[in-house]
Amino acid sequence: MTGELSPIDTAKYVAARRAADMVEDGMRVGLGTGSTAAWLVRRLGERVRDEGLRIKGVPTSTRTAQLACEVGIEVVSLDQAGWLDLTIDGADEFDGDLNLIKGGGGAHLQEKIVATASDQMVVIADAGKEVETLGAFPLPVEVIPFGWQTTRTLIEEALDTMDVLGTSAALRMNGEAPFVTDEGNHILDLHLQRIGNARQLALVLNQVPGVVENGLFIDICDKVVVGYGDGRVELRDINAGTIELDQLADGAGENLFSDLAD
Ligand SMILES: O=C[C@H](O)[C@H](O)[C@H](O)COP(=O)(O)O
Repeated sequence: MTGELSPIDTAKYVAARRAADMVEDGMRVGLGTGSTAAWLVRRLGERVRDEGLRIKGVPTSTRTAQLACEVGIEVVSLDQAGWLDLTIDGADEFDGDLNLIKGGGGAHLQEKIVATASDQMVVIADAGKEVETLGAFPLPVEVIPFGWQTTRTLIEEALDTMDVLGTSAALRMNGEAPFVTDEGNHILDLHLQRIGNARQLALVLNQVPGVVENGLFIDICDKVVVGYGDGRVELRDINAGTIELDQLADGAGENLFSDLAD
């Protein structure tokens, strides 16, 4: 059961659980997508059930919407919520300025809209997601299906002028067919290796016709809750510019997970 989590899943779990404590009664909360965010949604469901926590959750994907409903969180659309107090989401990479690459699960379009419509965005991540320079993780770019090959050519031409090490854009597949996002689009994964100027790249990519949104989150994230395989949690705060150490539990081991349902 949960006591047998791998070190990476332990790290994701402790980060998610710590971030779930930031959610207060009455909040409107953006619910991220991915394996780390799933721990968060489950934990919030526990708090709803056990503590009577009242929140409205705005999911960033159909997967998250389904899970949130299953665990008893009241789900509303972004338009119903209007503006959010807090969004908590995972990331594929984060750097020292808390800029991110997201979209490994293909959800970065809704995630970026929801995070931008929030007073605060908190990322939850295992420590392996921290990088000095973004770009080792392939950068997802959502493109509309019409003329996607032309869009890819235009992106690769634009990359030639950018401070990146690679310029290839690969169509994400789901088995034999192109991957399709919740919005009915495709994803091009850009293998850049190193992004010298992420802010400039984000702007350039979104100017290519056919591009809907790229997975670079620049100046959107306020805090990163970093989990480690031994149960330690660190908080990176963009405003405080400090690292706070936080010990979630007495240490690693089954006691860490004793509050989780099967
Ligand atoms: O599209 C997916 C999202 O951006 C995820 O938050 C990101 O890929 C991280 O996912 P995970 O927590 O599974 O590593």
